[in-house]
Amino acid sequence: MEATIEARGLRKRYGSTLAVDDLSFTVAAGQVTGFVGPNGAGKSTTMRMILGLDAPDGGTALVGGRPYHSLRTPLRAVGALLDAGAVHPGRRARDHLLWMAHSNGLPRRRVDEVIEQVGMGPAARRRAGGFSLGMRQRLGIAAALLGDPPVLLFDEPVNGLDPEGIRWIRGLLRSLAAQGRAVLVSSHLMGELEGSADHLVVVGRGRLIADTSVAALLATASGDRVALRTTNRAEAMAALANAGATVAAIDAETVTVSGLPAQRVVALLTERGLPFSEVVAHRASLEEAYMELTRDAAEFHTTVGQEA
Ligand SMILES: Nc1ncnc2c1ncn2[C@@H]1O[C@H](COP(=O)(O)OP(=O)(O)OP(=O)(O)O)[C@@H](O)[C@H]1O
Repeated sequence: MEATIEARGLRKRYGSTLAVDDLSFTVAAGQVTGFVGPNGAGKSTTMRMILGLDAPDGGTALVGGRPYHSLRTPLRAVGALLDAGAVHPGRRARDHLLWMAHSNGLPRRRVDEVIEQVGMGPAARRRAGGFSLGMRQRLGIAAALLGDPPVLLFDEPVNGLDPEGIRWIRGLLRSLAAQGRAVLVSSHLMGELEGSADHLVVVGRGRLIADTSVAALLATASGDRVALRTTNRAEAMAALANAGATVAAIDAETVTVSGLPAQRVVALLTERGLPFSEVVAHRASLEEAYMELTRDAAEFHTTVGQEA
């Protein structure tokens, strides 16, 4: 089976709320795709439609080219972590996994393999009711991995976890993608995806805001902005402005330059014999890039909020 998820024109309405509005995107194999948007943007609803838990009012969602309901052994096609609290509290973790494996025709040995893979250890023999959030999360992930599926969905997997748990999940996501799987992971905080996502699908109010590689988004947000330190600020600013750059003085010796790459700034200053001690290309963080991307939407929300 292909390791892909395809959403085409998905739409879902709950009463007067249009939770998902004409949403199309593809999740490719071998990548971690971050699914980002503020609370209520429609991420969970979209994931539920991909997993056949909610019927779309319009559009289609395909896993490996097929609708979820047509998959004969769903756990072998797609694994998901949606709600980590969903296991019966009286049930032992390992028994829960054994039951899942049995009902999907999976060998018992997979249960011990995934218990090992998620590092549950002896806790697997305890009842799920006494589990910490981190352990519940590991159990949910073990269940998602049980059928060794090529497609994986994780809804807010790091929510509420401690730094060690967050680091573990990031490493796991990277290794699942490195094995060629398609991995979709949602978050309402862009910063959580820094260092783990290759691609981003950004949503707001149920609609697609951006579908971009992380590298392209960072390159756009970083722009050609360069910070320059020079002891001859006035002449440096004049020379760079003449070359078409937009320049702004920050302090007596620091200038920001937009519209020229760092190499051009260095070449120009060198040609004119102007002194400089530092030329640094600005690199935006994922959080900055996200703020820039969603600024218009945020302004709109603020205006609406003030009117209300
Ligand atoms: N079962 C439901 N009944 C009514 N409204 C719903 C239902 N599920 C979701 N909604 C509404 O649909 C919108 C999208 O919700 P959804 O949970 O998909 O967003 P989300 O992006 O996953 O948010 P969060 O980050 O808070 O989980 C919200 O306005 C939510 O209140």
